[in-house]
Amino acid sequence: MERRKIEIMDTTLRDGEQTSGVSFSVSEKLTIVQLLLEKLRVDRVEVASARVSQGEFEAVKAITNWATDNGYLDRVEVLSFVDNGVSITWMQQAGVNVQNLLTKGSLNHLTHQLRKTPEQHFKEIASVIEQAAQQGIRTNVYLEDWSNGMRHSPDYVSEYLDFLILQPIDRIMLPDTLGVLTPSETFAYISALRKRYPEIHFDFHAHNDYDLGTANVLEAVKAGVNGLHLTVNGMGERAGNAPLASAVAVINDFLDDAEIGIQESAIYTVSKLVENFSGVRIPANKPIVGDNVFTQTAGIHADGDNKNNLYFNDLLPERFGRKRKYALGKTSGKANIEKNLQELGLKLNEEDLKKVTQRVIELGDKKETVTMDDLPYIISDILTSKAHDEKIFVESYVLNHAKGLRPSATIAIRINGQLFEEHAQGDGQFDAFMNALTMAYAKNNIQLPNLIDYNVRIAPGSSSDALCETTITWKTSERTFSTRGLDSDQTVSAIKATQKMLNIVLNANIRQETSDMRYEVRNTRHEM
Ligand SMILES: CC(C)C(=O)C(=O)O
Repeated sequence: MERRKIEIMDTTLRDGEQTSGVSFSVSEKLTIVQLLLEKLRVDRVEVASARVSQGEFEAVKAITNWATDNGYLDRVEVLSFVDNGVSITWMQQAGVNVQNLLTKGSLNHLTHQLRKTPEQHFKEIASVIEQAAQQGIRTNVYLEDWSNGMRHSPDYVSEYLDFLILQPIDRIMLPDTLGVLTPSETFAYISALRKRYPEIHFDFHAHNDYDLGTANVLEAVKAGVNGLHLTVNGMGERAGNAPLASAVAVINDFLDDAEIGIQESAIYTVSKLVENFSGVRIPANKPIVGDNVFTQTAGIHADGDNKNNLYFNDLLPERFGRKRKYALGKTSGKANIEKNLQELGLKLNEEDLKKVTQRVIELGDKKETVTMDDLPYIISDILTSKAHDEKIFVESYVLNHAKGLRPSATIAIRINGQLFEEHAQGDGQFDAFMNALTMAYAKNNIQLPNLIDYNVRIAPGSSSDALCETTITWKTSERTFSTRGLDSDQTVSAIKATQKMLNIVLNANIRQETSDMRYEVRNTRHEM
């Protein structure tokens, strides 16, 4: 089947920049344009509105200079206005070759905003198109509020289109300015225009107010539009525009007769770049580009992936430069853990795997997910805590940290079955905890080792809810050794490391006592 080429016009730098609070710098705009055209391979880019500001002028100039040197100038477009040629002068000075002329696509807007008759409006439009042509600037025409125009003033839309098709223009753009269309209306309105004007290039511009942007884009292509306006991450006025990533995926996966030239593998890089430059975070559940969308959380899904790919769908993360992840948390189960271990190149025996799974579930109960990067820490924590059985156990503690007061700790600790409760202050919560501990040990005539180093790490790239690994180095008169604790709370991880130390020291003392006893027995024997 022959495929229809659908042009993708990216308007992240024009409509996308109309996202509340967003303003791209000159160099950010240039970098985004370069990525859009060279890596993502969109067909055209709309980079600004004419006349907006001096900064905008400089950005457009930088872009047109680069585009001229690299053969992209005819693919760089600017939104312009019916303003007696002021926009045209601005664009000409900025080196722009293509204007997207904003006109009225509904009688309501024309009458109440411009307060003009259709005849007056059409006359001014014809004049702007002509002036532009004289300056070598080509024209696409936008019919603002077209969707409401189709609903409430279809005769005006027809009259206007009958006029427009006689003008020397390249494309007509049909916007759903307020994002009010349903998919079936989109299909019906565009099909009707397609039938009436079979030769005209129509673009469709969806807004996402009802979250129907992608669905409407799909219907618009089915109904025969030639091009789509999209934005990276769905940025744009109010609820934004149809997001480029989703639109590309639905066209590629659901329409056999349509073809687009977008490099899917560049989508994620461009999304992240725009996220960084705009400061607008991509929601974690945003299709294709959100952090969580290729992460299987339920163990049953990971298990199914191992069994004949039961949970397969066409949206493979690799298409978009991403990877499938298996979350670790209370619902993850053994299959998820095994998938992560495979990825890390680790293998555990059944018993250790069970322990790690149990620990992940416990941690998952405290914090939502544990990442793959946390896993080596958890494993080493579990494997090292096997080394000794715990005769000393910190049963409970209260740590206090309040502004203007010295930190304090109250602890209840079981030493060889006997419970000691102590309260102490310190320079920090952990220091207070250690002071209370020292008091309990003094009652048992045991000296604690000296703390000589204290190191806290979180897994690389984690956020503030990450697991903390605290490694403490201790020194006794005989030796230096380190213990490690792991928890989502930093002080708790230090306390866990300390409890391990207490048991190691106790075991060493027991071994020492046993060997002293043996020595005495041997000596006695000798004496005998
Ligand atoms: C500027 C116009 C074309 C617009 O973004 C819209 O109508 O949605």
